[in-house]
Amino acid sequence: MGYDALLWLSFGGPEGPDEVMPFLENVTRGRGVPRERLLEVAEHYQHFGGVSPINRLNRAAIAAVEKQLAAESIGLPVHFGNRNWAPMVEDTLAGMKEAGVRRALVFPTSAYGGYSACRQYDEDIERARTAVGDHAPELVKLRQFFDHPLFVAAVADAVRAAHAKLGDRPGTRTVFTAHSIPESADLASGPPSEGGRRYSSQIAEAARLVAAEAGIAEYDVVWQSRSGPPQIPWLEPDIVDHIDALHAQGVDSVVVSPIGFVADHLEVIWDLDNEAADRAAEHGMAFARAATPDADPRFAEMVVELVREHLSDAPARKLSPFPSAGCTVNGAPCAVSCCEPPRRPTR
Ligand SMILES: CC1=C(CCC(=O)O)c2cc3nc(cc4[nH]c(cc5[nH]c(cc1n2)c(C)c5CCC(=O)O)c(CCC(=O)O)c4C)C(CCC(=O)O)=C3C
Ligand SMILES: [Fe+2]
Repeated sequence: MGYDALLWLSFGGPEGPDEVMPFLENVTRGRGVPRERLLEVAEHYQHFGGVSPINRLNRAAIAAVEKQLAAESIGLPVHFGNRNWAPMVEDTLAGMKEAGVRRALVFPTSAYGGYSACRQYDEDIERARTAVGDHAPELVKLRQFFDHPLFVAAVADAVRAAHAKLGDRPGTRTVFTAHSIPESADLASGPPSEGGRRYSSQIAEAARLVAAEAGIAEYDVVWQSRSGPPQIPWLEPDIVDHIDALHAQGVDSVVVSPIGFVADHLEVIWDLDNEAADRAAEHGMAFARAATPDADPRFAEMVVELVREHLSDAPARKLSPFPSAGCTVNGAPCAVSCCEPPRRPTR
């Protein structure tokens, strides 16, 4: 049996000031994020009129993918659904069922493994199918793409472009960042047989591949946007602290590539373009932030190539020796106990 549609599954974000708190409550429901952190993050959104760019960017990326599908004569309609904000994936899936979709591929807007980056999208798939009930479309999630040559090429070109913006200044340090997660979540990422840390290992591997492609010998991998209470260890160092450390080492110029994200959503435009950029400016350091890959035509090409792996057994192109993961049916985990949901603090 073939496929009738492609479901673009993303995180969601508010599109007006009144949507910010309800959105944040959806994101953090039952997750033990302190109230003060929520209010602080709400303020970041209010700097942009309460509008995250994420939905607009997803719609633009979907338009590019629709064009690419048409160019390759693949007749799959694309549907858009989110975990945390309208269009909610439950509603999207109900509409897909109405439209007669029986089996769809799912593209999650995250390249990596781990609970937040992969398994939570499986939970979304499961929840949406349960909400839709009888005859819910079967959903087959596309694999993780952190080591896909088109992803790596797009990020590498963005890193090169950021260096060029600084006049290819010698001594510029390249710093890759990804969303921090609790140490415990990183240890639990991937199947237990692999010993965990799939998330941070894949980030490290993607950084290595991009640096190699961009001809960069010296680079760092750091983390951003942590939200947990301070007594719980998260992946470190934080990008802003790292800029202090680089300054202390005498580095006076830095390129930051948010390799952990596919789009310039709020954590990129606030945490990097404001907080990290401001700290670099305080130290008198030159700073450029590399673009995320979603607007690069190769990103849409990659999505369609991932689709073709299912439609026509196109070869799974990947640059790392890491096992290909994330491709499961109806929200099943990748493997037994892979990326178990974290145990949340009870309050
Ligand atoms: C690994 C990862 C990705 C990358 C994979 C992927 O892209 O899916 C990601 C993406 C995103 N995270 C986003 C927003 C938020 N994440 C939060 C909280 C958290 N993220 C976490 C991890 C990740 N997050 C974690 C471990 C938490 C703690 C709470 C919990 O365990 O769930 C919070 C709560 C407030 C705060 O504490 O910051 C917000 C508002 C947005 C949308 C931004 C916009 O609106 O433009 C996007 C794309
Ligand atoms: Fe997040």
